[in-house]
Amino acid sequence: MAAETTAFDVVIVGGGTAGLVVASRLSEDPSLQVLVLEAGLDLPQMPEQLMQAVLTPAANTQLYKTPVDWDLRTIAQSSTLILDDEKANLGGRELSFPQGKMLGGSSGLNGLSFTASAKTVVDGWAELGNHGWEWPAFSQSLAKTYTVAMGPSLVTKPSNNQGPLQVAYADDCMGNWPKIWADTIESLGFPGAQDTLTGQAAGGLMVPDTVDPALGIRSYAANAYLNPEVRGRANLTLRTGVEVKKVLLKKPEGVEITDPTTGATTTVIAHREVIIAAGAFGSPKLLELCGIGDAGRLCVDHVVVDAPGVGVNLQNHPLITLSFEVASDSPPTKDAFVRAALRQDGEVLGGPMKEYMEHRTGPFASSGMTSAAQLPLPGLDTPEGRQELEGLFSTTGPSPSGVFALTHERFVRAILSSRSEASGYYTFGSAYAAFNPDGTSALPPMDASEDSYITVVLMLAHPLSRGSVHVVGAAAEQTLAIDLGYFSHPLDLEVMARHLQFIEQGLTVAEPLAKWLKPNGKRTVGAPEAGAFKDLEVAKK
Ligand SMILES: Cc1cc2nc3c(=O)[nH]c(=O)nc-3n(C[C@H](O)[C@H](O)[C@H](O)COP(=O)(O)OP(=O)(O)OC[C@H]3O[C@@H](n4cnc5c(N)ncnc54)[C@H](O)[C@@H]3O)c2cc1C
Repeated sequence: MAAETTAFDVVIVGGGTAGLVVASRLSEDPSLQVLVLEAGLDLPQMPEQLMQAVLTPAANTQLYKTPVDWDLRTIAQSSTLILDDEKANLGGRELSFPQGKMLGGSSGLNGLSFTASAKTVVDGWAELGNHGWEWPAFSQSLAKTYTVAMGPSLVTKPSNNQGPLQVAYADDCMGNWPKIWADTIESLGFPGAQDTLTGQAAGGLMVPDTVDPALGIRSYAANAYLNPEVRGRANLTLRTGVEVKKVLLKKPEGVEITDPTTGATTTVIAHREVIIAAGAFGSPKLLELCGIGDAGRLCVDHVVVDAPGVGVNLQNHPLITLSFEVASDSPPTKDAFVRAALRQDGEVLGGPMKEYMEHRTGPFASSGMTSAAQLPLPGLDTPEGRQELEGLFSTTGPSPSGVFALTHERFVRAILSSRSEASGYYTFGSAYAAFNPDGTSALPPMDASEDSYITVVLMLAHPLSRGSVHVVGAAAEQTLAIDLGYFSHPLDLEVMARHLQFIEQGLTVAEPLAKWLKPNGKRTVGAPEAGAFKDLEVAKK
């Protein structure tokens, strides 16, 4: 049977965050026929429960390991950094790695935090060779993406922003715990609660969610950039449930798709462009499957374009959580809500659910992460600390090869030695949160005591370590080998350990946070005992 052939001007592979922005903008031109091919499903095609989990802001972590998650996994993370402790360097663990598989991509399952990078970071991107990405141009483009639909007076200054993404500050973003956090950051000498969208430098942040407050639902690429007007365009075609495995590189260019139910093959010709927007893992995978990649890695007769950059320089922010039990007279935390949600306890959840349905407020209506801080490397504020860090900065790792890597390393080192720029990104939440060794979310302690906690999530803002993502194996059994390479640069571990030490030795002993923490209270299950991080070597493990 002859394969069917269809034709469009532009074929976009991947209907995720980037793919749908491009689809929406290109289809403004009625003379262009645009096709989006997405492996996952659109919201109305999902079972009701899954659809509700995508839309309900507090349910984001329930989406992991469901059909809307590619549910990726890294290879064993041993890394090249040699430490004489098997627990260091992730000890050979394989990490679970969620990625969105739906129309909307990862914007449909992410943590909903709407944060913009600091001005210095954006200018750093431009210096890496991305001319036109300097802060003035970036901030203008950023303003076109969102509308602040709800927020406190601190951040909802009148603006002309009419971008499609709806952004809202949670109703409790100025509540007891966010205020304690902001006041604590201020007592440490930084601004307490800056607006995250203004190019801010080091200090505390108020973080909005990508939520449409009128409906109380997640605002993401599939409902913001594909609003009913855009979906109704005659020149825009959306095909879901189609994973593209072959890009046709010889004329006529296009892609080949196979219907998963009938097995029928269709050739889609792209008169103008094929745009690959399949995400950080899906895009290099597809390129390598088509023979575009490092000739030394790909099977020789399969190489179509020798492009050594494909699949290398993979970078991600390693993160760690530390929870602290709070005093019995502290403001209420969200632990009771979190535990009730895990137990599906209708009695406890009834009130918040009623509030959510009637007013679109309460714990169901937000991600729960409203407060953050970006902080410089601890120690820079004292002469002794600076002296110690000078020695640290001479730490070298794998030699950066090429202009890009050299410029990037110079940029990261400049950030690390600056007292006004941040190397650690801290998120604060008033509930227990932790990870299992394989990177999946850990359950809070569900013992009879039902203690209450706050959690600080620490993320390395500017890792130097680099990993890779490559297709491996023979044709019939090809898999994706994801190596995040966390801590393969020794400076990353030093920086992360110092920030972790600061959480225990600086942040949580500063007022007013310190007074609300239970003396000798419980901490994250399995964490070293209180005071142990005084020893940096403990923090490194
Ligand atoms: C768990 C998690 C939490 C996050 N939290 C936040 C947060 O709170 N704030 C924030 O700003 N960012 C967050 N992010 C990051 C942010 O969501 C991503 O950076 C962004 O969505 C990436 O956009 P993208 O277009 O590159 O990829 P994606 O949005 O992932 O889109 C790629 C799309 O391509 C599709 N695809 C892949 N391969 C194929 C193929 N062969 N054929 C057809 N379709 C294909 C996928 O199904 C997917 O829909 C988070 C990410 C994750 C995974």
